[in-house]
Amino acid sequence: MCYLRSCIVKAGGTGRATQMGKTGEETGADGSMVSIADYYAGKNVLITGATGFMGKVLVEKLLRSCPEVQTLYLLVRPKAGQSMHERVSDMMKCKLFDRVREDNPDFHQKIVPISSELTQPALAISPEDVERLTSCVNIIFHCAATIRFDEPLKHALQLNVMATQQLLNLAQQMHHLQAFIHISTAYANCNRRHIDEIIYPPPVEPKKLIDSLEWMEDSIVRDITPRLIGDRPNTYTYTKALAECVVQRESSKLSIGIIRPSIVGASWQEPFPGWIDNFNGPSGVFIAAGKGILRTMRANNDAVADLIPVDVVINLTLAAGWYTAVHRPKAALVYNCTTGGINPFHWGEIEHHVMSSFKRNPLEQAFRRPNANITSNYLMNQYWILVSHKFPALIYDLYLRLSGQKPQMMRIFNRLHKAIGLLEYFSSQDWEWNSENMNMLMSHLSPEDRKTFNFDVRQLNWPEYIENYCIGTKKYVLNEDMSDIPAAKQHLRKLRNIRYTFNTLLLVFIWRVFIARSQMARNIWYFVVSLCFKFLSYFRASSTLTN
Ligand SMILES: CCCCC/C=C\C/C=C\CCCCCCCC(=O)SCCNC(=O)CCNC(=O)[C@H](O)C(C)(C)COP(=O)(O)OP(=O)(O)OC[C@H]1O[C@@H](n2cnc3c(N)ncnc32)[C@H](O)[C@@H]1OP(=O)(O)O
Ligand SMILES: NC(=O)C1=CN([C@@H]2O[C@H](COP(=O)(O)OP(=O)(O)OC[C@H]3O[C@@H](n4cnc5c(N)ncnc54)[C@H](OP(=O)(O)O)[C@@H]3O)[C@@H](O)[C@H]2O)C=CC1
Repeated sequence: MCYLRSCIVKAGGTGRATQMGKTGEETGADGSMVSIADYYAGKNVLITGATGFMGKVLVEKLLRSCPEVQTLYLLVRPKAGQSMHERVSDMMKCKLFDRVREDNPDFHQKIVPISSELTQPALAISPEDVERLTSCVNIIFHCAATIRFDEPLKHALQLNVMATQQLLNLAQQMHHLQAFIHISTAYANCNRRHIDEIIYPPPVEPKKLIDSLEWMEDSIVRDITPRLIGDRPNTYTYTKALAECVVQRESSKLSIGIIRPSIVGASWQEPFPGWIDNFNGPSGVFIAAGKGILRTMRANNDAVADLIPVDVVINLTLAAGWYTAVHRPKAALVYNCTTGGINPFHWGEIEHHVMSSFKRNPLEQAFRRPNANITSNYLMNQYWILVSHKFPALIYDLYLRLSGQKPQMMRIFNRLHKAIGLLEYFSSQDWEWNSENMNMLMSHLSPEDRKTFNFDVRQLNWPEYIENYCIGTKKYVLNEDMSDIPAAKQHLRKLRNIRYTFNTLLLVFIWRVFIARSQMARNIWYFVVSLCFKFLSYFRASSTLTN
């Protein structure tokens, strides 16, 4: 088998003119530090979560910018009636891989899917696959996780903590492992305002929690979850904090790097601007606003919107993998991967740019003209939910019922309210992250690597990024065609006319009701009308005189 052969030939080596330095540093033949691409040349890389948003971008970037990488082993499970092979083959057909495909049409030969269900004992990897992996893997990127905010605690614990522990156990059996890179989140410690690049004491001893939840009924776990997560907003951030602690405990045995991205958004530059494939985080909010469904949301205009483009996170991740393997730091290094402290942008500015971008590049079949506003005032938000969400939904559902269709708008709004209710915690306050390790890493890169693996967010132009992000949601999440923009604009004009007509009719109706009931209203009405006539006749007289 070609992978087995490649494992034997390349295990532990780089396949290039590199050698291990005295301190474990990999150096070129001339003694200089190897570049990132040279480091990955000939390496066998294990990736979890490769079918996810960030995993895909990681696989793509490795194949494109480190073309001599040996093999990428992807731990994948079958899902939704598709085998793991079908899933990986579908993934490689996606537009994200167009540039790699152009450079190397045979790139799929470097990808080896390994069947694995991370919530199962020993990750459900077959003994043969364990043998294969332990004999040749050089570096691990652990991206898999459940990122749902409403995940039941037991499942979040199983996947985010226990699977991480099992992967670390597997890593320790690997004969040629040089680095273990764990993807965490900048919000793992969101119960703090200032977050350093350290691992904070866990909210609870992970093993004790795992042992005690094991025998508990799901309903009991559900009842005690709020008490357990304490001042964290959800099971996701709670279990990611526990996972960091589990990872740190292995740092005497493995060389470890922990990446903490904030809110990961569409790509900034690579492989092309605006690539995004899901509704997570702000993407779903942008789409709902672009479709004219979302009109109001609780967020603080002046709070920093700590968005970070996915390609920046992946470039930093690959650079951290290189640094960890080459320098073998004694303790796990944490990289807060954020923008707020370096190039801040605020939710109020995001709102403005998202709205104007969707006006220039409207989404198809919008429900209403895009016009969303954010407010930090709870009552104001509730008022707008009633007036701009629930009332129009009621009217539209009534229209659907009358025309013999199934009402659906109220159901959509209920789901939207659940989703934004879970996100508001993150958009209503701001945090301060220390990003010294990100700067330190940048200073270690050669000028060439700084360009190829760019994670310098000082260069990020936010308005341009948000424009590409919104276009990305249209093209890659909703699969809409840019050539349909004139029709979408026409649809918005139609919606505007409907709104004007509706507002005028409503005004006339209210006024008629009012006039019929009040002498004072009638007097005001006659006064206003006579004033208008006087103004008109004055205007006509003065224009006749001038001519
Ligand atoms: C224009 C004004 C803009 C101003 C911007 C203001 C604020 C920005 C908003 C948010 C910023 C905060 C982001 C915080 C991120 C924190 C950083 C992290 O650590 S990242 C991890 C991020 N994780 C998530 O984002 C996951 C959140 N999602 C969930 O937990 C769940 O999906 C859910 C929201 C609870 C919904 O669960 P449910 O079971 O009801 O549904 P499904 O997940 O099965 O999805 C059903 C359906 O809906 C689509 N979907 C999912 N999420 C959204 C969404 N946010 N908006 C719209 N639609 C969404 C999903 O794709 C499914 O579609 P389909 O049925 O077609 O497959
Ligand atoms: N997205 C974001 O904004 C942020 C993400 N992060 C972190 O980045 C990492 C990647 O996130 P992202 O790519 O957005 O997440 P996705 O939800 O897009 O991807 C999750 C990945 O994990 C895999 N996975 C989930 N459950 C299992 C399982 N039981 N067995 C095997 N594989 C499984 C999924 O596989 P499958 O396709 O089979 O479901 C998928 O490949 C996570 O660790 C997350 O915590 C951190 C900060 C922000």
